[in-house]
Amino acid sequence: MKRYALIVAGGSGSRMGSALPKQFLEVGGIPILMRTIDAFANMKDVPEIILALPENQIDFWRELIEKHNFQTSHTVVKGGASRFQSVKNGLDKLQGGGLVAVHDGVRPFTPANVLDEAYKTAEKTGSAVVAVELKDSIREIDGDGNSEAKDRAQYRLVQTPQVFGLKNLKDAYAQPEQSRFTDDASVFEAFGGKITLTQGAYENIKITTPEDMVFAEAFVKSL
Ligand SMILES: Nc1ccn([C@@H]2O[C@H](COP(=O)(O)OP(=O)(O)OP(=O)(O)O)[C@@H](O)[C@H]2O)c(=O)n1
Ligand SMILES: C[C@](O)(CO)[C@H](O)COP(=O)(O)O
Repeated sequence: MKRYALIVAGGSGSRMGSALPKQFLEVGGIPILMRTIDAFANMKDVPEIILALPENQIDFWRELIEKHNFQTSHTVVKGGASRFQSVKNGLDKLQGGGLVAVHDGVRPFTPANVLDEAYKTAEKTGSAVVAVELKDSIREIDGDGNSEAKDRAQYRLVQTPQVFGLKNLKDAYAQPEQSRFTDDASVFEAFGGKITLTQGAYENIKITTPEDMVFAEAFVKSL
């Protein structure tokens, strides 16, 4: 079955607060976004890669490609005002059937076996959403400052990639955007789709705040 990887890097990185958008920050001398793209390009069954970037960053991305002699084939599309809009813009460029993995451009360390398992599961069940068990305890809070312990065994931390049948995901993304859509699974589910979870990895972090860069550098050094 035809495989696509839609990598979304259209965000502003406000929580990172760096002058350079976080997807372009280097870890071990290589921009995060190149690491993310190459995680898919290094798979045995290489997907067709589509990258959503803010329009005003596309020329800079081309300069980085030259500077780093980055050879991995991919198609660039314009990002949108929200993650939902960036995914939608990417999906609009894709036609026909197959599977599409939507992945955050700032998750550069997704292991190959996690990617492979996600595509294989989605081929069987129609969806695969990568997730990990919680390591910490959790509490539910209410608006009055009260909190209550919850059973962490009943929760998962959701990562990307999130893989779906292309036609079904395009249909799901045709619905109006809602503020509760934090990922593709929530969009798919709101459209009536059933979610299958697959095993993620603790190193599959989303680089979001400055301390994530410290982990990222240390992780790369450990390889
Ligand atoms: N308009 C947007 C917003 C987010 N994303 C992407 O969605 C992923 C997860 O988002 P997040 O980590 O929140 O990135 P930012 O939105 O850039 O960060 P922040 O929320 O701190 O501004 C990132 O790869 C980001 O580039 C996107 O493609 N288009
Ligand atoms: C898609 C995601 O990475 C799954 O964990 C997450 O929901 C993105 O959230 P953000 O608010 O855009 O950081």
